[in-house]
Amino acid sequence: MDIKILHIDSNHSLLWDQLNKAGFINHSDFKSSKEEVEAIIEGYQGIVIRSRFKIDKSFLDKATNLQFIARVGAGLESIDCEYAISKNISLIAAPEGNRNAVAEHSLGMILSLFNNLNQADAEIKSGNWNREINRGHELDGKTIGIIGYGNMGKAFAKKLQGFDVEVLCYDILNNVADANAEQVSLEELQQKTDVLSLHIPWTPETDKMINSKFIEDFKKSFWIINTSRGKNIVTADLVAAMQSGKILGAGLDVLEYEKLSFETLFNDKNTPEAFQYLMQSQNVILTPHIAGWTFESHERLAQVIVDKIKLKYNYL
Ligand SMILES: O=C(O)[C@H](O)COP(=O)(O)O
Repeated sequence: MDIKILHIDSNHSLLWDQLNKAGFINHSDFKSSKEEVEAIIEGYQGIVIRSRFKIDKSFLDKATNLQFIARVGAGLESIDCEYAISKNISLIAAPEGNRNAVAEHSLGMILSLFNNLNQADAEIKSGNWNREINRGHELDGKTIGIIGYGNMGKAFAKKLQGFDVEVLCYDILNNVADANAEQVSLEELQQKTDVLSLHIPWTPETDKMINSKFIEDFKKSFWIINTSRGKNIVTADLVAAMQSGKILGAGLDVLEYEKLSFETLFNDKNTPEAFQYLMQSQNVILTPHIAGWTFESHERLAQVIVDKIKLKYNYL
């Protein structure tokens, strides 16, 4: 039987080329609305997505012949996974494709924050030679707390091995630790951590996880890196903790407000105060959800998806 696959987001060309070569029939539709795609999805056995729209119950009810959803990335929050599984639709994701990129970006954010790289660079370029206010910190001797020890957390811990740091991890699953981190309770992680890095998905359990109560439970002041999902942090609580000195700096690749348009964010009346604070703070680095978005991961994500689809159909 022919396997027809609909691609609704653009990806590295090898994905399309290799699936074609393997005999799958590929169609692309990057522009149609969710409703328009719903009207044609019955004709497909597979759909390849990034995160353009939600694959929810209404969509899945119309996808009567769907056998798999392939997510070119790690986060599955745009898919009603439980419902898809109840309909025997396989979920294929590719965290192996961008975990290295996320790990390197997380490390880059820490080193940049610790050494004031962004600020010092901007100062010099505007004619200011300031040494004392740009005195940095060293990673040596610090304790890094990783929350979420899956693909991303593990890749990040691996990158840290060349530094003289203690690496702790906390994960809701037991026995996930490898040689690169010690698995501890959340309490122990909060007792010891100097730099917290989040590598958790966004789920009802992790939503707003980093709030004022959670931050208060840390024993020392700490830095925070978030390359996971913006809504895992209550930004106003993060900002309050920065103002009180409990949080020393933040590297944020994802924002709670990410789904707002930039026009909304920069409109004086609508700009959340916490966002304004982040925008003006020297000890905050912001990037536009690019941690997993490298040239290399673009290609690797596509390859992982091709391999997994071929494996599903025993096409080795
Ligand atoms: O979940 C991921 O893999 C990354 O956050 C990238 O997500 P995106 O495909 O929605 O950009």
